[in-house]
Amino acid sequence: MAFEKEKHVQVYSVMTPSADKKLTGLIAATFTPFTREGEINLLEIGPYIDYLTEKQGVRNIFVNGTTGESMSLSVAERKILAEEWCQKAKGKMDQVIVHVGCMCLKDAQELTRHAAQIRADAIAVIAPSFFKPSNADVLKSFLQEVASVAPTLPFYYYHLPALTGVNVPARDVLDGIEKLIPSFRGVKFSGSDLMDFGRCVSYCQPHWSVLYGVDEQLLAALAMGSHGAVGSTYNYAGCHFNKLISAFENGDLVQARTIQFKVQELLSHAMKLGFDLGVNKQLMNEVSGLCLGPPRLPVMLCPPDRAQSIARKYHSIFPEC
Ligand SMILES: CC(=O)N[C@@H]([C@@H](O)[C@H](O)[C@H](O)CO)[C@@H](O)CC(=O)C(=O)O
Repeated sequence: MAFEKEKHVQVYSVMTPSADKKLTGLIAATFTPFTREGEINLLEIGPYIDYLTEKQGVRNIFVNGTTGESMSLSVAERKILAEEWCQKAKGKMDQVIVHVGCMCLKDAQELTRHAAQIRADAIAVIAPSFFKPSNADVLKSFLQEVASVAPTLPFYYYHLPALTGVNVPARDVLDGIEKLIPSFRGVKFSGSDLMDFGRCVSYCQPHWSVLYGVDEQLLAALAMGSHGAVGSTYNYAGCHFNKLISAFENGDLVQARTIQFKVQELLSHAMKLGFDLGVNKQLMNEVSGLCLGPPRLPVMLCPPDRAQSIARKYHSIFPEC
């Protein structure tokens, strides 16, 4: 058994540039910068990365995910964006994870090959959600086919049942997954079923990461053993979540809860006003001062007064940072 483990680590360490880096800590699920006319705006990516590292203390990004409106982007746009994120992140970010999930297997494979070419640190794949996999085995076959075109690129399964409508427990996806995908490195778990989450953590292999994706209840996931967190609010509240994680690690649950409750207060205020991706993006514009532009239809542009009200709430709850 020990030998098997050692052999595995050895293979792993020669596979990719970042192979020995276990993914931990905060990972910002980035918004996609658009111009006012709705075209992708590469010029904002460099300043965005500087903002995350310098102002939020965030050193990992998850690009072209849900927050990045990947499903509303063309394959060509996703490639250009992924390349720019990887290039501008060099020397500044620890890891760039490129989401390559698509409705079409061939598109997902094309994006996977491209992610390997541009030396992304890892890829993530969400379940297709128009024609849905009917069970865990079908889902795993889909993931395997995607991973097979870049067999040494670290691979994460992206679990988001509320949006995909694919209600296969993430734990069932993990069963036997490394036999199908030797580059498998973990799960980005964006669901609220903490029992399923806990079962993923307890089954987790030493070189995997189980990452939580519901920012408003991160503390519960940390208690359950989460290795890190991927989310949208780490774009503008990463500095506070970093304090939450430190407090948790130092055993200061009172402080960790205080911060988590403040985030919950902010998000419940936002939810009362109608919190969607358009609002979230505009809130990021307001808080960061970056110009990430509008979202793309069908996500609607947020009325400025709504985002400003949420930004005021943000500053009243978090007067510092
Ligand atoms: C459904 C959704 O967008 N969830 C967000 C959360 O960060 C979410 O915005 C946050 O918890 C506020 O509800 C992330 O899990 C999504 C994400 O990581 C991504 O953009 O791929």
